[in-house]
Amino acid sequence: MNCKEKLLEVRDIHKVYTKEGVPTKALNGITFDVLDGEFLGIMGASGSGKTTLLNCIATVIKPTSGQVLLSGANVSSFDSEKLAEYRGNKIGYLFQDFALLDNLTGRENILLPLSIHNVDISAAEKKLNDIAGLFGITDVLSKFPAQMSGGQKQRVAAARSLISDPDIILADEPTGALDTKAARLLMEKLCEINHGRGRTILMVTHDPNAASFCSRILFIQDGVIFHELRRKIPTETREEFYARILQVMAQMGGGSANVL
Ligand SMILES: Nc1ncnc2c1ncn2[C@@H]1O[C@H](COP(=O)(O)OP(=O)(O)OP(=O)(O)O)[C@@H](O)[C@H]1O
Repeated sequence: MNCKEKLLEVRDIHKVYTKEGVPTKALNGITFDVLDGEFLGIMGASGSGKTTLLNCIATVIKPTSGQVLLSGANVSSFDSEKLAEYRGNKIGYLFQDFALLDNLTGRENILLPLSIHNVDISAAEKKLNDIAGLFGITDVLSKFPAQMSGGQKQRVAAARSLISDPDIILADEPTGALDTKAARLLMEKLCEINHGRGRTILMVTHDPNAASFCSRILFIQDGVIFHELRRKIPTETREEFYARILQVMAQMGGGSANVL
């Protein structure tokens, strides 16, 4: 991995949800940077604010205060054209539930972001074949999601998140619906696109196995950053990093050890 400069800057983000007049503080002043080429994990117990944070970055919701900057540009100042460019081309999403369209094949699902943006599909075919090879999904490109395993669906979704060459991939619990073997395969592939291809990934997870593939992890508790862990590359093995993740989770009072 060759980390260079700040790609994403999250500056003092606060988010208060108000429902029927009752305020809930979801984020209470979160500040961090994601460096270009980094694989950053965000961990925390249920309700700690992880999805809220990712949604603020993705501009799905507006923070109550604070800023998100991509390559120095404040996303809250974007006009509708720039916002569409940001959402469509600058960030790629990977969701827990795959979010594939059932009536489209794997190939059509992957190419969908390009179709929406009127990109010449024939020029994208080469890229699609390359990404499909990397994710081991060449065989399922002509299948519909109902004909795929959970792991295959998620790797198709991962390929879709990459097809527009986004600056950063935002992954929300990408292994949450997968069994141990499929989760591991997905994480190995994400690691490969991070290490081998310099892709920047920001991943929310509560799974210490998935998190052990990251180069750095921020732990959130009650809407603030509670702790940071950095994997000592190249000396620290993933198993050793996993053990340190479990220690922090134990300090935070949550999480049971899963099988590596
Ligand atoms: N739309 C909403 N309206 C009101 N409160 C909300 C809303 N969305 C989230 N919250 C509250 O904000 C807090 C943070 O929620 P969030 O979903 O960001 O946590 P999380 O860490 O992603 O949890 P999980 O791991 O369970 O997905 C929680 O107390 C939650 O109940």
